[in-house]
Amino acid sequence: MLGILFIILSNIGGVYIPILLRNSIDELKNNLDFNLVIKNTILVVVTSAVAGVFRFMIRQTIIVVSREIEFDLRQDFWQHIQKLPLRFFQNNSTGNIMAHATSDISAVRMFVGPAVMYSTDTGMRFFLILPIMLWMNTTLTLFALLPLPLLSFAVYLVMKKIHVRYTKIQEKFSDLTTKAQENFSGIRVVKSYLREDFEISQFEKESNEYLKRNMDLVKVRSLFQPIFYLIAGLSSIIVLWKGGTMIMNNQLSLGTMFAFLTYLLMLIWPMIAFGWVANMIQQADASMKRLLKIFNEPYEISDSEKTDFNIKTIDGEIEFRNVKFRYRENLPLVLNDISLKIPKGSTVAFIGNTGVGKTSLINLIARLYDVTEGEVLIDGKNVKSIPLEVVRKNIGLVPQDSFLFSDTLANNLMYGVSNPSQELIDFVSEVSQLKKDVESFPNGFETILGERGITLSGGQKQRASLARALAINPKILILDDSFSAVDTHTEEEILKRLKSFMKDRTSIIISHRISTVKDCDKIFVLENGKIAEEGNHDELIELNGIYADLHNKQLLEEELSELN
Ligand SMILES: Nc1ncnc2c1ncn2[C@@H]1O[C@H](COP(=O)(O)OP(=O)(O)OP(=O)(O)O)[C@@H](O)[C@H]1O
Repeated sequence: MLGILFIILSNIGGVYIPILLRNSIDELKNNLDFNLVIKNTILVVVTSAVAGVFRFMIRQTIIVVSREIEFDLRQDFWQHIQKLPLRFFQNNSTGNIMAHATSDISAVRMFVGPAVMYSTDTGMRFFLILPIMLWMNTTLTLFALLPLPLLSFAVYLVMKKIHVRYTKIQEKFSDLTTKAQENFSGIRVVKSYLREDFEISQFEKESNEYLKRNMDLVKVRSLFQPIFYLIAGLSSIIVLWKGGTMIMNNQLSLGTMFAFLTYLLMLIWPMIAFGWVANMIQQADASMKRLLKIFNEPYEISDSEKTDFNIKTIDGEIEFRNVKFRYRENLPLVLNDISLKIPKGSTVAFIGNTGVGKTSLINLIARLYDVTEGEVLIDGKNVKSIPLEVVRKNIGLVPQDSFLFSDTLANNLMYGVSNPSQELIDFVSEVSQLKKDVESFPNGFETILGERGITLSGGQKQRASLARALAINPKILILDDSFSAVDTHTEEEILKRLKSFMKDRTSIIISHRISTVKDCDKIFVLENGKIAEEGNHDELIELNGIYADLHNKQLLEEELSELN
């Protein structure tokens, strides 16, 4: 509001200057007095200075606010993104999300800042200049404004074209960022398969298309300025011709003609800005629509009216009741009628062929996904009725592909902990058998991992990931094939230590190795989305089914490797 007030004030000053010039010229024509020259010069300078100060204030208000709005929008976007379900990230590429977070937010900022500023300025100038011109000479004003309808039509046509082309550019920009991001993540595959040249040509293809789409926009955009200058030029010619004739016929003073031409000059920039602003509005509109699509994405998995906020913690008993689950409506069921019970404090395992649904099953406990049918219960209560924060705070999930941030090892281990301590770091790295490795790191626990530091081996990553889960002191620990990159000896050591740590807590282990799961209280064998066998190791061997078969195969493999 202040900015708009400053626009009005600065325009009042600016618009007054040609009136001063007109008066000076007309006065000086009749009476060439030096004092009059000085007086008018001072008046023009002072008016310009005042208008200039207000112009400075306009930027200090409107542009500053637009930056603050941009900040808010970016924060809102980030907060929203953080709460979106896993499903969203699996259906949208990182590049696409990045494009929204950068260029779309900038385009919206251009609207709330420069576009608001220039459109108000332009409107205000027209609003002030037009009555003055009409008051000075109605006929000449009407002649000067004759080309205006042409202008509106041209703007309308060009704006429509810009909108379509800009949307296409943004879409391609998303593709381009996705391509780059995927390439960086998969650089090891690219290099080992010697696909650099292929990747270069693929990127060139995308990049060329992006260039082409930009060129299409440039073509339309470059039409803008010539059109505006042409129309402005037309107006000036009309004023010169008509005004000149009127002066010759003594119907107009030289000062008024001069003021008219100055006003026309003052209107040229707003007219150009008008086109520019129209352009910005179109781009912001396209960008805001893209952003709104993300803002309207539902949280899906969040607390609801069913949530009982009196629940502050969990004990760790888990039950699946007739659970069916599919990833999307048109996809087949991954889990089909699963019913099972995991008593508090027990250690159970899930085993089965790859792709059988083990990860999908455990993801339902921490509500990374919600069931399609049936219910998952913790302590006898539907998991949906327990506050999401309580559920996740008490579940230590060690995912299949361990991920560590580019930060110190200590910060990575303490990621889920609100008050970290060296004792805790020592303790969890002892249990997860990471301590020995840390001794060889350049700065111990303060060693930076990732981009700016060292890269851990697969097994070290898995153990760091386990230590991070243990640090939150979970009631339920879920290990999703977490020892696949750890040798069997270290694995045994970890399991031994975990046993005392996990006393009274519930542990769920997913593994392909019989040696990992054989000591569990209960083992569930999954097949075709159902539980095919369940029992402890001895019972399952006795059953002589899938588990026993797997056991025999792995025994045979072991014997063969010993022979070798
Ligand atoms: N986000 C997803 N969207 C669609 N389908 C998925 C998704 N994640 C997994 N699937 C499919 O669900 C099935 C079960 O996958 P899941 O990861 O649960 O298997 P798994 O038993 O843990 O396998 P593995 O032992 O190889 O880790 C697979 O057929 C897989 O293709």
